[in-house]
Amino acid sequence: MSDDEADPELLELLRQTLLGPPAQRTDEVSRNTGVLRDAEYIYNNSIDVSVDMYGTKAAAASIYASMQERHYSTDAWSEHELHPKSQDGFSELAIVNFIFTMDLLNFSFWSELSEAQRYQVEYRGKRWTGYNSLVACLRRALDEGVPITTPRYWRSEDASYEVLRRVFRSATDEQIPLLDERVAILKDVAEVLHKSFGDPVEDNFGANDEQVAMIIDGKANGILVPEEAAPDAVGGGQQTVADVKNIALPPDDEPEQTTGVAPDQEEGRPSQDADTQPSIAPEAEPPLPQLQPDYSIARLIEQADRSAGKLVNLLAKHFPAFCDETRFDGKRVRLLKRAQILVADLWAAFGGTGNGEFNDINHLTMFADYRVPQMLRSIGVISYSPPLDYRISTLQPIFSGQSFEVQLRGCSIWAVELIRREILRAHPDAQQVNAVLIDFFLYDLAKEKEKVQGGLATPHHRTRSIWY
Ligand SMILES: Nc1nc2c(c(CN[C@H]3C=C[C@H](O)[C@@H]3O)cn2[C@@H]2O[C@H](COP(=O)(O)O)[C@@H](O)[C@H]2O)c(=O)[nH]1
Repeated sequence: MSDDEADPELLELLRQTLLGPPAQRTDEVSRNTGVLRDAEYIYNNSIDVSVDMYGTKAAAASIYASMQERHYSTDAWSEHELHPKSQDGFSELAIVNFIFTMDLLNFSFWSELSEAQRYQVEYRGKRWTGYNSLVACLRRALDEGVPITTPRYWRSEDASYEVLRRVFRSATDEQIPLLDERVAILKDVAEVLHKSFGDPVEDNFGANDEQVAMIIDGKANGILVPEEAAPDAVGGGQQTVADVKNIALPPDDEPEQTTGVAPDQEEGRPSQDADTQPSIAPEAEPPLPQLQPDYSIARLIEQADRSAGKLVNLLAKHFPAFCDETRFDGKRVRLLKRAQILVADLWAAFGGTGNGEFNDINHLTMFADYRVPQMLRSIGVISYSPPLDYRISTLQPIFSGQSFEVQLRGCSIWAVELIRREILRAHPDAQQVNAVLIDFFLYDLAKEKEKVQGGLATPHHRTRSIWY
């Protein structure tokens, strides 16, 4: 060993001193989600859902041919009219925070009402339904000056139930399903992001540089009151510059102005509504400081060391709202639908670079929702037992965690894996075809069929759930 090479034994001793002996490094998060293993277990033990081998082979051939014909790729993600993109003025941080917010709430949009009566969102002169209604709500809120994609905002008193209800307001009499659950999820997740991934300096709601310097140097008398002194103040226990300087915040019933923040400014986008900043008479207090960018989600992504599997496991570990697991035949099984689609959306939005760069993206599986299983059934890939077929075709509810539901979700994940394997068997050079791309393709195909023929041959299963 040459003089300038580090002594491996010394390195190991240093590592053990800093991190503890290997056995104690239990906080290491695995890169393996276990979802595909559990999907195969569910498939091998299912009696109400089966995967048809001929249907799978035929589907693989037609999906691959169609993908080739359309040059289908992750570019489709940014071609979606409402998905945030840099050309719309979104910074990379703004896109990261938007995708996290979107996939945190990306569940349960189905309705028993007609197209005209179901929950729908008015935005940019159009009516948006389903998943698109959620994206429209977030875009509309940002346009209206509500920083709905900033976790620090979710914790603040500005984000009252009334303000959030308005964010998700409907253009029809039907409101968004599970609104209370969505509000609770935002509040709970914001606390975890603040405690585990937040930064006290960022969380001072935008003091100026000299005040930030005082905070860092610990001379912040009156700028940031320690938690114990103001347990219930805005910002979860720390008073902000606004509180200390008693700058009156407009009452809650004017949600658009309460933060005095142009949402785009909070995340570095050029302000589109600078003229809506509250006008302050010269003798009055200066306007509310701009909400500091919120890097808590970016820090969470950084911890995953560019591993998709690790990021999915981090999401499930830190946030109950992402921990999509259940029991089947006495065994705990992981499906992790929204955690996986969040990582997939980051990968697609950034084209596999920056915050979307993952060295194991192919580890992700299909996202077990209610739309893609319906599509798989309609193209003959999966089929149902008579009791399950009757339940679905008569639009009866199937409950979260019920065996029918777990079989539908697990077998759909496994079916997409078999389609992926068949495509690679027939086209060994098609390395870019992974479960994510097949899933996105099947979802988009389902939406196209819905537009053209008013829906798919068989209905989707009715489970009202925060998991998908
Ligand atoms: N498996 C899977 N499930 C997906 C999506 C998407 C949208 N992904 C975008 C990203 C790339 C694609 O190109 C899409 O533009 C939403 N969903 C789920 O569907 C349900 C909503 O259905 P509907 O009510 O009909 O809109 C709900 O559970 C929602 O979570 C997907 O891609 N895969």
